[in-house]
Amino acid sequence: MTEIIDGNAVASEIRDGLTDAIETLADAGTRPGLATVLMGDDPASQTYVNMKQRDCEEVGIDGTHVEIDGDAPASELYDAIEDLNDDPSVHGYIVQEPVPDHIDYREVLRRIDPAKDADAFHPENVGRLVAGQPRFKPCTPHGIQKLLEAYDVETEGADVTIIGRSNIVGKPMANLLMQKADGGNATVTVCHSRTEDLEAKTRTADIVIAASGVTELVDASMLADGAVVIDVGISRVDADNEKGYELVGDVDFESAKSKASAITPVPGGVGPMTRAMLLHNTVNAASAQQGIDVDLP
Ligand SMILES: NC(=O)C1=CN([C@@H]2O[C@H](COP(=O)(O)OP(=O)(O)OC[C@H]3O[C@@H](n4cnc5c(N)ncnc54)[C@H](OP(=O)(O)O)[C@@H]3O)[C@@H](O)[C@H]2O)C=CC1
Ligand SMILES: Nc1nc(=O)c2c([nH]1)NC[C@@H]1CN(c3ccc(C(=O)N[C@@H](CCC(=O)O)C(=O)O)cc3)C=[N+]21
Repeated sequence: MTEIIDGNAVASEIRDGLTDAIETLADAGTRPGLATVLMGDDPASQTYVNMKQRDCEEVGIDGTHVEIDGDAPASELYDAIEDLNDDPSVHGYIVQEPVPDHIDYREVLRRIDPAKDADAFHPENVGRLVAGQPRFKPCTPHGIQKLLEAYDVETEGADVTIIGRSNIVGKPMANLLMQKADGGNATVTVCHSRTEDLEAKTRTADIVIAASGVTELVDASMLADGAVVIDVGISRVDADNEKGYELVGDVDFESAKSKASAITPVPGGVGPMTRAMLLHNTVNAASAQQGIDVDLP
């Protein structure tokens, strides 16, 4: 039997685990605050940001949202970042990707106060992660670690193939899995668009993590029997339904399911975990900034 990994359920457990910590902070006079910054009007980003704000409400985090016109100069975004850095009621925030073409995202990240960097994308936090001393873990890879743990998938000694080397998913995922730490100790192969023989790299893997943005790139023919398959990809594909689109992952689910021992669906797999770990980082940031110890899930 192939196990369907339920990201909504594990994310809900994480949110439950956070409410205790949030209460402890509230008792000490601090309500954790998360801000989302969105520049431009990318429809998928709008959806994610709305969902993140709803999550905040559910667990008792103070959510605020900053919207900046897509045509505004970079200075407007920089000013908003400075305000958030200076605002003691905001403990964590993120600047949603993608930003408009005239904005240099790397410069944006450098301006974020590393102590409030809920995505863990600031160079200082990236460096700390690589050095094995993370302050925050990036949300998507951290969420995947939690999913593997929840389903008793052993990473120690496992051969893991990651498809994708982006700064937000592939690279930090590789780093977490190779660390000499719980949830790590794996042997990691990172593939990308120049990889010569992708199938040869996936077919020998105990765990395949697909984060390419190429719809249904991975099918059963590329998998070992009993592989664990984690589908990070989320693409909107035109569809004849109410929304006008459906979400499609990087994995051909029905095909891969025939070989996999466990597999994440899209939606309902990695996506909800990304959002849960953003709340986690926000509570962690609030706790550090206020000097109040809390137990985190
Ligand atoms: N579920 C969630 O929470 C999240 C989902 N996502 C989704 O995950 C996907 C990836 O996102 P992101 O990392 O930001 O994307 P990027 O576009 O930044 O990176 C994609 C990576 O995949 C590689 N790639 C592209 N095509 C192929 C191919 N045919 N074979 C092998 N490798 C390939 C690229 O290689 P190269 O470097 O050579 O260009 C690149 O490294 C997207 O669908 C995105 O929407 C993203 C973040 C969170
Ligand atoms: N600075 C920054 N940080 C990010 O973490 C970040 C980003 N930019 N840009 C875009 C990607 C993508 N991402 C997702 C988050 C949640 C879902 C999610 O909740 N998905 C649900 C459904 C979503 C829906 O219904 O549309 C699911 O898969 O079940 C998906 C994708 C975060 N990202």
